[in-house]
Amino acid sequence: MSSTSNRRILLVDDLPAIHADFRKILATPDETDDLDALHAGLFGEVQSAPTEGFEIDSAYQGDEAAIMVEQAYGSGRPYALAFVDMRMPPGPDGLETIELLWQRDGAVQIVICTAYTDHSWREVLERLDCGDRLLILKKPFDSIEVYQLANALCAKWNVARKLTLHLELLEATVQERTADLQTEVQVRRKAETALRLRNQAMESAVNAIVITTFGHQDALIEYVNPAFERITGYAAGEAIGRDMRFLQRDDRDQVGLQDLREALLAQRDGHAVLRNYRKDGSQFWNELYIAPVSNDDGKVGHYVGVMNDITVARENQRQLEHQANYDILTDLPNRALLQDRMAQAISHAQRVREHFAVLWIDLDRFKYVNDTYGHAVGDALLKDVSNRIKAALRGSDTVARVGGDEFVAMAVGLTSPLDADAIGHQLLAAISLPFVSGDQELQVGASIGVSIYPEDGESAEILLKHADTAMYNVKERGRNDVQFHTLAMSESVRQRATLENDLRLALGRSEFRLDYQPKIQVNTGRMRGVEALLRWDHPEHGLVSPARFVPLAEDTGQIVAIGEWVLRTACAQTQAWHAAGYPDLTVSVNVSACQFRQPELVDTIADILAQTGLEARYLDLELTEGVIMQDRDDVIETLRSLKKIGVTLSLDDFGTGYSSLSYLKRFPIDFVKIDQSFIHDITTNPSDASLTKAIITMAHSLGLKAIAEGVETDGQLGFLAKHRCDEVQGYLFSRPVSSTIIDAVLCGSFVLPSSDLPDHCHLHTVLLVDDEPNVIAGLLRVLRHCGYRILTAHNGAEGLDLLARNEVDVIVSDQNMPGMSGVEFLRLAKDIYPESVRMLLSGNVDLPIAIAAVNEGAITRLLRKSYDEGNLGEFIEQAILRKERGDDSERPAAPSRKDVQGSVECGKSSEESS
Ligand SMILES: Nc1nc2c(ncn2[C@@H]2O[C@@H]3COP(=O)(O)O[C@H]4[C@@H](O)[C@H](n5cnc6c(=O)[nH]c(N)nc65)O[C@@H]4COP(=O)(O)O[C@H]3[C@H]2O)c(=O)[nH]1
Repeated sequence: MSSTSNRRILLVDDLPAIHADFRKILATPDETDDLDALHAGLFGEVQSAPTEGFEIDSAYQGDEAAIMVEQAYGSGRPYALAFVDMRMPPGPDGLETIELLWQRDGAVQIVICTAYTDHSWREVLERLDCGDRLLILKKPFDSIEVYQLANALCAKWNVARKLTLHLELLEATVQERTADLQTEVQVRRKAETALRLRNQAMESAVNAIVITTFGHQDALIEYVNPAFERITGYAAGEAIGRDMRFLQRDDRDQVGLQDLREALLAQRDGHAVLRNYRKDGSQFWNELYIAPVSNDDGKVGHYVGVMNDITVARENQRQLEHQANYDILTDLPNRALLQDRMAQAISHAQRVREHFAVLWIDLDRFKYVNDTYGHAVGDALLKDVSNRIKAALRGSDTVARVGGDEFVAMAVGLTSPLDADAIGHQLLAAISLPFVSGDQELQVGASIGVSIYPEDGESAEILLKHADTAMYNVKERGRNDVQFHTLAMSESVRQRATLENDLRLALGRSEFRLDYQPKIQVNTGRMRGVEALLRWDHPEHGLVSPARFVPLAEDTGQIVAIGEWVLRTACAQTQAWHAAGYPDLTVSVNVSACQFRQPELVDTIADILAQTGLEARYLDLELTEGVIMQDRDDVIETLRSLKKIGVTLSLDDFGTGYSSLSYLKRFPIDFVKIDQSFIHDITTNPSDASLTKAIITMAHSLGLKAIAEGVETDGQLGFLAKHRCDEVQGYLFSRPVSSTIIDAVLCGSFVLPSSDLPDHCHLHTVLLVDDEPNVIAGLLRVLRHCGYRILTAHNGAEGLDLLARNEVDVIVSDQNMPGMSGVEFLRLAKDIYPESVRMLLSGNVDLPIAIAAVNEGAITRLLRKSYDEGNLGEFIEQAILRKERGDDSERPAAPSRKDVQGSVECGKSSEESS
């Protein structure tokens, strides 16, 4: 029997003898024979003495038994079986006892011991739902039967107990597993809920969400949410499988796209605002954020895009910006935008050197209209006025509303600042036109103050202030007028107006005449032709300069009639000279831009030539760069037509505009006239000198002839001749003179001043410059027999003049001369004639100055005044030889100061030189 087996038995009977019997019977079967003895010995003394095999307790009443069963159950050692007597007076009978026992321990098995055959209690037992917990033992007992019964019931109890324990264990395991499963289910449910939430969020998001594949070429759509469908108009089925770019059109060069491409390339987030199109073709602004989505292997497999239709937001933004910059009533720019535009106009005008005008317009009588007819009429009038101002200006101009009845107009690109006056009067005329409101006809005027950039200020603020002040002046003077901020400007405006009027009458009154300026061929010194220059003999002001009235005539268009008169007169005069026996003479006539634009120009010229009888080749038309450089097909066409009729063409004032010589190849030009502003300083300004040389060289390389105008000195002429300029024109020969004087020149009774044209001999030329005549005399003596052509000058200015007219190989200059020092003179000589050899002669060299001049290459050799006669000739000869070899670097070893008295070879370090 296992030690864990339960073999506890409770005997419940009111008779102690029965207890003894049971104890005896339940002893081990082998000892059954001794049962009686054993029973006798023990009976009544030890009620609960252990019986081997069974553990037996005794109770003599039902309630006592109930207590014992309860205790045993509570201690964890319950009874397996109880033998219960049926009648146990005075306590509960057997059935009641059974009920009591089962109330304490439902598992205890009961054997009822009874001697009665009356089975009326069976019903009670059935009520108790006994199952197999109850057995009936009929008295008198058979010992073996009782023992076996006890044994079997204990074994059954133990099996049942084991089963129960096993079941409990099983139940615990099941419970544990169930708990685990419940946790797992909960976690999974949570995840599912989160996923469902995310899906719902994507589905119900306001922003469109797109998931695409990620590839080098394509971004194929795999998912779109309902917001995508709503924004684009494409159903999911229509979008899925297509490339994301299908929302774009031909404008695939949008700025934002580049950012996205870069983001995709780098596999990072990106953002762009794109112009996209809905299914119905309408455009929308798509603010798109894209982000890479990695696969489990960490590689980017997808991209998620969040799109937002910001069309409305952008439009709102635009409207806000518009409201910040525009006046609500008139939709004109407000003061803030005006100032912005003015700042732009200032930087543009600075760059292209032009003027612009600021016109401050204040309406006269507006307050009266507003007060009398009400604000609605006042507002309508303001709108009307703003439209009229706009219409009176050019598209590039700006008009702004800066106050209740105040406007500012900015007129840009003015040829002359005075044009602002005409603009102001145009505005006055437009504003003062009647304004109809219902059956009322109203009229307002304006006071306009004008300031000009840059004359009246270089900032928007100052220009506005000055225009405002000028407007107040107009108000004080009686309104409805235009006034400039600068009084002088107002005065010029008045004068200009008068002049304009007079000019209109001048042609009819024969106040014009032509003067002619000779044009001289440099290689022959002969007058090849003349330039016709217009003169206006004003009855009051006397001779008015063409520089003053020609632009005015151009502005008013009168130049067309005047120009025709010039052409006719010049051609007739030249034809007269031809007839008088000077058949080669040519005449140049200026043609203005306005004239050139006339479609009938070519025909007019052909007619004039035909009518005057002058052969076309003797007429030369001078056109400025501004006319020619427009590079428009019609310009080139007109030039070709003119060439076709046989006239020659000159490009006037060359160098002052923006044209380049190489650009000239496109035009059928014959002559380039170098502007006199370059000629003026040609002998003293290195950049003018090199520019002039370049123009001549390039003109020749293009097969054109170069003419220099404004030649006033022999020096200028010499320079031009030396550099092979073809023709010259200027006061050196003659001012523009009347045709009578030209007659006299032609017939030889008047001789043009002879020019000192250069001697093109091949002797090497040495220029000696010293203010001391005896030093010059000494040098001449030394060089007398060397075979040089020797030029002498007493100062730097004379030296430069001679240099301009002569090809000089070697310059020997004193340092201490009045006006210009030797170093200063040689520095200029170096800049203009870098090929010359330059020697400085000084008794008392100022070393720092001389060293600086040596280092910068202005001086090639430094000579002491105590020169050795023989050596000076030798130095010059060596220098000429090196120059002819073009060998600057390989100079012969420099004679030391000791070797050659007073001579220092330059090109060495300053220490050596000194
Ligand atoms: N300082 C100086 N000036 C010299 C010298 N040699 C000539 N000039 C002046 O230089 C100007 C040369 O004419 P432009 O460049 O065509 O410039 C001309 C031309 O653009 C215009 N012009 C003259 N006559 C006519 C004409 O009949 N029609 C047109 N459209 N314009 C004309 O008026 C401008 C001025 O004419 P002018 O006052 O006659 O001024 C002339 C002439 O008198 C000189 O050695 N030194």
